[in-house]
Amino acid sequence: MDDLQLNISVTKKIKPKPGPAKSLDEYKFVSKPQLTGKTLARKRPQNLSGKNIKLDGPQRKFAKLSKPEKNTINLDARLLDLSENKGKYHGKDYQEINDELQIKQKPRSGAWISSLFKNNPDVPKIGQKAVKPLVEKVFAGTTFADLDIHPHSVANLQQNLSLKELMTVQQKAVPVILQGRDVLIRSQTGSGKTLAYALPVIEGLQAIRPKINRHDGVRVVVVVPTRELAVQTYELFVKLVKPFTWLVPGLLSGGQKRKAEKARLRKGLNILIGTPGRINDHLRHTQSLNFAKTGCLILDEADMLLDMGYEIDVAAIVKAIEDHKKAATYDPLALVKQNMKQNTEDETKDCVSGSSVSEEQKSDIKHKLTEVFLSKERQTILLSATLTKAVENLAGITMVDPVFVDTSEGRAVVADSLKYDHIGGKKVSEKLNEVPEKKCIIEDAPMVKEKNVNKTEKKNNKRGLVEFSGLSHLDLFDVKVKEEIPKPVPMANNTENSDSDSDYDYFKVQKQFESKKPATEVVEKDLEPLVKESTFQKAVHTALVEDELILPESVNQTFLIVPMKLRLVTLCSLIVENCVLKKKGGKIIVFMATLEMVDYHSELIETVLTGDKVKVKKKDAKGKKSIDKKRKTNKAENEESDSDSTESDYNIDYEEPVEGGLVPVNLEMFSLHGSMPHERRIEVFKQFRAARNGVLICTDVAARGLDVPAVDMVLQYCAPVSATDYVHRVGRTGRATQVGAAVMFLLPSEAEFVRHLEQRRIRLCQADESKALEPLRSVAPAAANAARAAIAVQTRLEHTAHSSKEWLARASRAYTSWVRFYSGYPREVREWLDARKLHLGHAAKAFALRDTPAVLARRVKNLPSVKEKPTNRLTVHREEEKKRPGFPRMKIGGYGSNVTNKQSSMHTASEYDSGLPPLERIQKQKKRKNK
Ligand SMILES: Nc1ncnc2c1ncn2[C@@H]1O[C@H](COP(=O)(O)OP(=O)(O)OP(=O)(O)O)[C@@H](O)[C@H]1O
Repeated sequence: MDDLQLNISVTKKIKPKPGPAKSLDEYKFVSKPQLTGKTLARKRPQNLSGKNIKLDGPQRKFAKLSKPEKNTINLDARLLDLSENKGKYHGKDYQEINDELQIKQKPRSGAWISSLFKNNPDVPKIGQKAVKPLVEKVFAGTTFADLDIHPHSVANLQQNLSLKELMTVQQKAVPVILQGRDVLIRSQTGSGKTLAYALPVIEGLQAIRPKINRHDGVRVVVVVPTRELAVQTYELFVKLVKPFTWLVPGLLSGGQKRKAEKARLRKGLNILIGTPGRINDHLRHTQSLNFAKTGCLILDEADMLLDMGYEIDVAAIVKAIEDHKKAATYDPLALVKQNMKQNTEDETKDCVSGSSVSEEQKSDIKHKLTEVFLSKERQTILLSATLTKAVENLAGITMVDPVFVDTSEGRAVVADSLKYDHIGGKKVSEKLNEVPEKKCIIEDAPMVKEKNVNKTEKKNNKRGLVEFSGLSHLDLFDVKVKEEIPKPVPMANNTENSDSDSDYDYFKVQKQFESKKPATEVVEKDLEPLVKESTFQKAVHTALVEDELILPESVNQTFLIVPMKLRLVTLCSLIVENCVLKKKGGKIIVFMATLEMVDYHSELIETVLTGDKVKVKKKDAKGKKSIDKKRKTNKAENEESDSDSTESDYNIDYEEPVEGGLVPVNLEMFSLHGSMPHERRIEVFKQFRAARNGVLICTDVAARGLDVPAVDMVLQYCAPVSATDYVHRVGRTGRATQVGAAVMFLLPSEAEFVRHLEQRRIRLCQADESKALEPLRSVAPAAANAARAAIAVQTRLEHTAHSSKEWLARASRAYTSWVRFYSGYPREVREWLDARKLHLGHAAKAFALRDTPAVLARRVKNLPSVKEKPTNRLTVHREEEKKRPGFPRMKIGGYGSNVTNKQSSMHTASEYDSGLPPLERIQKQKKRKNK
């Protein structure tokens, strides 16, 4: 490949003839049509002679890159020359070869050397381990008519949503939710979880008589982690309530005008869907928001809600519901009565629970859920495709007698916390895998403590629970067998730090503990008394301990090992292959690490591939002023360094971008990240959802819950921060059994990251990197092979990135943000994603930059800060707490975890900034230390 280090920028006629027509078909990978200015970055002195050469003929938009004219010295000819004269150049260094070519081929222009294929590390071949992925049966084989729901709902689903057959999670979860039970649901991505909770909740609400109206207060609260997911969920509720016009859903998703939202709340709504920060914000500022009548709390993507640092907001919402309900139940007369007359236990129970369901009403009620809505109780539903210890803790704290619904094959369970079992025999998982699914009636195990029985009975009575038919692993155990006892994982009130790092360590240790357990220990355990655990606890523990992840079977998962310098062109190649060369077009989601990367790459690729000039915001003109101002004030401190770096970095002449795009079709590019203005964010999401083809470049803000139809491919340009994130990213394709593809880019140094995923039962195979650049030949037909086409495309990308100060600033920012992000990967993946193994010079190439890392870092340092305040995180800030002393203070880490954990900081990093604390803060810290 080394023979491909070429000067490729001279591609023009020897004798330019006047007249516009002739240049039309000219091969478009030309150097700048006109050189202006003094120097180019890395331009060599002997190339300056060509600086006044002009190209004739108009530039063409979406120029067809057909074969060049015969009398032109084109890239191809020059490459050919080089390959034919390989021997001649043997022993000469790269610079000499280039010089010779420059001299030989006149006229010369400002040229630089593309070293795209030089010094790249070898691509390792990673053998595939025999991993048997965990699978899930998506469709249940029964219909919505089989559920005990209103016929209007069934008809509505069929007519307006074209849904007839039930998905497995819906089949299992709907009956349990209709019973008013608290439920923890784990099911793979795209398996219909939203409908699984929305349908029964509406069923429960519509049955309330007399009919409720919008002024009746918030009956259901749905909390989701992102605005897009909030909008999507709200839209589904709007569709589902069509037959029941008296039910009003409402959206509070942040980023919108608070005034409008306040007005909406004042007008009244029954189903509130929102992001935790914004709901909490209204709890503090909007009097009309009251949860006194809230009978159902749903936390979708529960693990992410806790991971993202929304934990305090979630805790505040739970507390607000409890407080509002308590306040509404407060009845001094009843209390006096209770104290004075010592009411019977039943009366007391009625008073405390505040049940307001009359006997007459009860007889009409079909589902227990409706009764819950009429009482002072609350149902809690937690959902996610992935479980964490923090979710288990949350379940322990917020739920009463919960049921666990897990739909993965081999262990599909509906595990009831009201049912107890001894832990005995083999590991729970082994048992579950051994025995096929079967229907069962759950019965209490005989050795349940007296106290537990009473509690269970009480709760049963309270809610009038009936046994539900479903699947449980309870009956898979022979309770009399007394064998090895897995170390129980504590449930509620766990004070352990639940951040992802500690979770991981915890599980790792636990796994090691189990695998290394000596035989003698088992014997010893035999002597211990039987430990009792509810089937719920057992099932959740099993799921957590085994720590395996489920992905849709319909997704073909591959990874592509790409040397750093080739990453950008390989990305372009995949986009061309999937969105341009396919007749039908295609839809791709590309995940990147930081918002700077998202902005820069989407604009760069759009400009180069489609020829649509993206107006890069001229922040830097303004910024320079602010730098100057700053410089004046800090003159004494920074005089020398500032002036040096800024001047030298900006004293270059920018290259004129080449007009016209490389692809003839209209390729739509979209970008999405957490710092975009709300309207734009929602608009992008809706546009991409409606688009037939296009590329969405985004941060992990789009990784959760988003349901975009017909996404052909998910491309992870930057490796995810955890295996869980991998699952959610991939889950954007292959939804509801659709076929999809997932590709993950890895550097040669990152290759072993695959092993980490395999440990979690994720099976990926290696894609052939030698063919990855092939599609680029279609946009550069004059190139003799894929590598040459790649060089040409890279040149074009670099031209654009160096075409103005704004472009260069963006590119440099994106680069540094990525470097910072990379060094912040969490501990559990740092072994494979190690910043010390990065070649920062090669990385610059992947950002179409030509400067050294030191120059780039200096440039970014002198750029004005563009750090925008996060717009979608109206979380409970400590300052706000101080300002509003009346509001109940939530203890940070109230659910047994530290809010500012590594995982959350990574999420925040990828969303809102570059991943490192602002420079000022570091300087302050240093100063403090020095003092
Ligand atoms: N019974 C059904 N039959 C066919 N399609 C369905 C059914 N139920 C839901 N869907 C569709 O499946 C897709 C995925 O649903 P949904 O977004 O609820 O999945 P999810 O499990 O919440 O995914 P994630 O974990 O990614 O949030 C949606 O497009 C939805 O319309």
